[in-house]
Amino acid sequence: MYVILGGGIGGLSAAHYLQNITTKHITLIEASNRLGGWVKTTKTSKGFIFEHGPRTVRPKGIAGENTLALVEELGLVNNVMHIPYNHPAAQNRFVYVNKQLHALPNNFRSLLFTQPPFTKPLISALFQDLRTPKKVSTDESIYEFVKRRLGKDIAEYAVSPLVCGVCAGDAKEISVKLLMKSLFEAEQQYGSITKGILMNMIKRKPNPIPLSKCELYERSEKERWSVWSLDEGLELLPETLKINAKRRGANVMLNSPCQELVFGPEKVTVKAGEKKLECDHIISSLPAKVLAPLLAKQHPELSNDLLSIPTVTVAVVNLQFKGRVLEKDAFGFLVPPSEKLPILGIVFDTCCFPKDSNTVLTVMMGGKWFEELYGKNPTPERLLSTAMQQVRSVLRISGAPEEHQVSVLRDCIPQYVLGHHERIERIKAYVRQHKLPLSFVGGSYEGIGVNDVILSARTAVSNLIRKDNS
Ligand SMILES: Cc1cc2nc3c(=O)[nH]c(=O)nc-3n(C[C@H](O)[C@H](O)[C@H](O)COP(=O)(O)OP(=O)(O)OC[C@H]3O[C@@H](n4cnc5c(N)ncnc54)[C@H](O)[C@@H]3O)c2cc1C
Ligand SMILES: C=Cc1c2[nH]c(c1C)Cc1[nH]c(c(CCC(=O)O)c1C)Cc1[nH]c(c(C)c1CCC(=O)O)Cc1[nH]c(c(C)c1C=C)C2
Repeated sequence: MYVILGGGIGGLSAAHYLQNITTKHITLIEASNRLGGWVKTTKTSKGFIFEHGPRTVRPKGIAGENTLALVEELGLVNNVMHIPYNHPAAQNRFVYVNKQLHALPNNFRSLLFTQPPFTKPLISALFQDLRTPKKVSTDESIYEFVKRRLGKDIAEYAVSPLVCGVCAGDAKEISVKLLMKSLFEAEQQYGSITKGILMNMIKRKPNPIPLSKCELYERSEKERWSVWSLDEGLELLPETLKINAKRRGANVMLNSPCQELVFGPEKVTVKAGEKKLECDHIISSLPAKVLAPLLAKQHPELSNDLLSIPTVTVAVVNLQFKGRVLEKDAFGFLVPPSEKLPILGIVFDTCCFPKDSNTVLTVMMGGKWFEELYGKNPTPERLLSTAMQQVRSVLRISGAPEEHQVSVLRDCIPQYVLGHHERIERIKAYVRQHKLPLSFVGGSYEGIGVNDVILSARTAVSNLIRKDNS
């Protein structure tokens, strides 16, 4: 029997891939009263979609193709909505600096001229990169790397907000190997980012996981999708996975937080609530910090490494206004941490997917700075009023929202801080050396987006089946 810990998109995808290739019994253990984890959608009384977690997914790359293949397999093709690359929501991303919204450069022409908040034409960063000598390094913060190679402006006004818009974290602490792995490797291999990019364009890497032909992916390439979502909201994906998993015989246990794992010579004992289950292999899709104490007694060294993958809390305020109240069409805007504003950014949801000429916005707040800004337990009223103040002053929206929802997503985004890559290698080596029947899935390890998590599930399952068959 296989036990999957956690019923977010990672755990549900693991169940799906296991059920595709084995008839062994599967039990999925979930602490809360619902499946889906951070993928959570609410339909408001007026029929608007409020996404509390992810809202769009990238189609590109192996991980993007893999998710589209899953969507196709689940029969959700007709539910997919996409944004083409030339749509304003794909082209326009703003940063809020010095009390103004500035468009981030999105074409070659905009690199040639000085565009605020930048103090030089961005093309000069390219010359700085070519002039800067290579620094041999095993890791560096994303901020330091970009400042050293491309200049402070780009580190401050482009990359720091981008890090907020992806992991709600501080670019001065996040490893360059997260968002800019290929750029880091470019410097190490070829001496500069520019040379590395050119070389990689010449030498295209083969796809390490062969995927069967996916028509939806081919469509996304032909129609040049920038991102996609689902018409009922992204929660339709875990919802469909859940229905399929149950239909194919998985035992799903809700309200059952796993409390301990005991590794015996033959089997693993899983303690969850009042129950004790014995299984051959565990697939954990729990956040690393949650998994750590479950195996601390038998494996303190592994537990310590898992425990040192930090997370941050994000407050999400969804707002719906009557009519079109935005002056600009864009994906949204981000705030560089140096601006010291109490929000990370705002997504213009209805610019991506319009709905009856109304406006839906999502204000994201806190992240790395959550406690410093709001204390441990801010009230929903305080979060809403802070979000509304920013909506009024930055977006100049004066009216009150027709509907709103405030959620605090505790410990929702893992932070790949300096040394993360080495820590993950140590964790994997420990499991190999101790021959533990344990696989890791989810955002804590090798990619925080929906695509990465789904691919991590697929990879874990194919490695496990390969091992079982050998
Ligand atoms: C605000 C926000 C915005 C995001 N936006 C995007 C986006 O636009 N695009 C994108 O690609 N990605 C986005 N992401 C990332 C994406 O949501 C995550 O990658 C993904 O949902 C993580 O899934 P998971 O299954 O790994 O983890 P989780 O969703 O955390 O699932 C883990 C599950 O384990 C359960 N659990 C916890 N403890 C126990 C226990 N002891 N026993 C049993 N079960 C337990 C939890 O209840 C949960 O259901 C966003 C994330 C957040 C928070
Ligand atoms: C302001 C806070 C946040 C916004 N989104 C997130 C936070 C913390 C979370 C998030 N956004 C993305 C991912 C997935 C990353 C991946 O590996 O696929 C996560 C976890 C997607 C994303 N959002 C932005 C970018 C540039 C990306 C990367 C991929 C893409 O191009 O879509 C930018 C962005 N995020 C937010 C805003 C307001 C914003 C830009 C204006 C909200």
